[in-house]
Amino acid sequence: MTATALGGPHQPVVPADVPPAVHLEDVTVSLPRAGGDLQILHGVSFKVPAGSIVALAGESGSGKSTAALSLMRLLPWGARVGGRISVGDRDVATMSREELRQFRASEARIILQDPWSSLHPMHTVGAQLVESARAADPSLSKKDARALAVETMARVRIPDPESRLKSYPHEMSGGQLQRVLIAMALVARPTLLLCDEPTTALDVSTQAQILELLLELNREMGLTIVIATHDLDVIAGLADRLVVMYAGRVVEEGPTAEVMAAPRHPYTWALLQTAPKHNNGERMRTIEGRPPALDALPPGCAFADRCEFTTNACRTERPELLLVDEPTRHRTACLRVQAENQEA
Ligand SMILES: Nc1ncnc2c1ncn2[C@@H]1O[C@H](COP(=O)(O)OP(=O)(O)OP(=O)(O)O)[C@@H](O)[C@H]1O
Repeated sequence: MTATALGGPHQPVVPADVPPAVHLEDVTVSLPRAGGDLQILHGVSFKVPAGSIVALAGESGSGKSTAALSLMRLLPWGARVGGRISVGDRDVATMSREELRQFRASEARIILQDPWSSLHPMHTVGAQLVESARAADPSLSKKDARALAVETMARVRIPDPESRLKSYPHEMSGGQLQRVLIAMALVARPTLLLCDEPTTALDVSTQAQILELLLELNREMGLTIVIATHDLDVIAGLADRLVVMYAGRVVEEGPTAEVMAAPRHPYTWALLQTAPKHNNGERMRTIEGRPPALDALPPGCAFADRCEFTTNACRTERPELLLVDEPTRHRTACLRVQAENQEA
């Protein structure tokens, strides 16, 4: 384990005012369906400071994968996207097909939950690494791409990389395959790595090793990482900033250590109660009730029905995501917290 041991105390190393590598501004996503579009994201805004790790967290269905995938325009066919999504100084919405292909091949890469289905079963790992490197940089010779593949396999700590290049995916374990996928992303020399539930399919000790590797790549190579996960224990030792989503909206956002130590939104507090490590291994509690259906969101706060602090205003007035702490840019969307802040 590194000095910032996963699960241990974690100090953000990237201040909130670093220029963003990724910026979502009032992003909406709707999917077509019979009887009218279904709106999945409602005005999602957050920044990912360059060189930081930002985690998107929330229960299943909160919209974290949709928000992450929207960064690469990897949404289901027919999806309508509003607002603005920038990666670096580029507007993702206006990229041509060719620009988007190149962007996905090199600048921004993605790691998905299930490593088995992300690799071609009939091609060797080496062939897939070489192809990934040359898709990002067509001027690279096969020999140089192979050398880069060996170097990168060693970088992600796959033992005996030369001979492992000849392996087929079914000859490797889930943890090794996830390392291969990370290597496939790295040979493209990306600036942004998106991870959608990257450890959910792995056993606990392999999970920790993959998270440690991601942390190392971020700290040593300055790779910007966005990770979507339902598991707050995964985030604790890893992410600089945490974006908590509920029913397609951001309800709280701020430095991970601060949000976890002193959550301001009742939903974040409840979500933290479900994380075993955060609660010193105590039996996991679930949040009572269910999130509202996306096609029947209430007019006020979407968490009102499950919140013990709900007032009449919460049922009629939709809380905006407002700053509760200026220096750390900690924001929350809760009327009660905002009222308390005004009184203070
Ligand atoms: N292709 C689709 N067609 C219809 N509904 C979809 C589609 N993709 C996502 N949704 C709906 O959008 C909502 C948000 O999904 P999303 O996958 O972004 O959430 P999530 O927080 O990542 O949850 P999970 O961890 O379960 O993936 C869910 O209610 C989901 O059912």
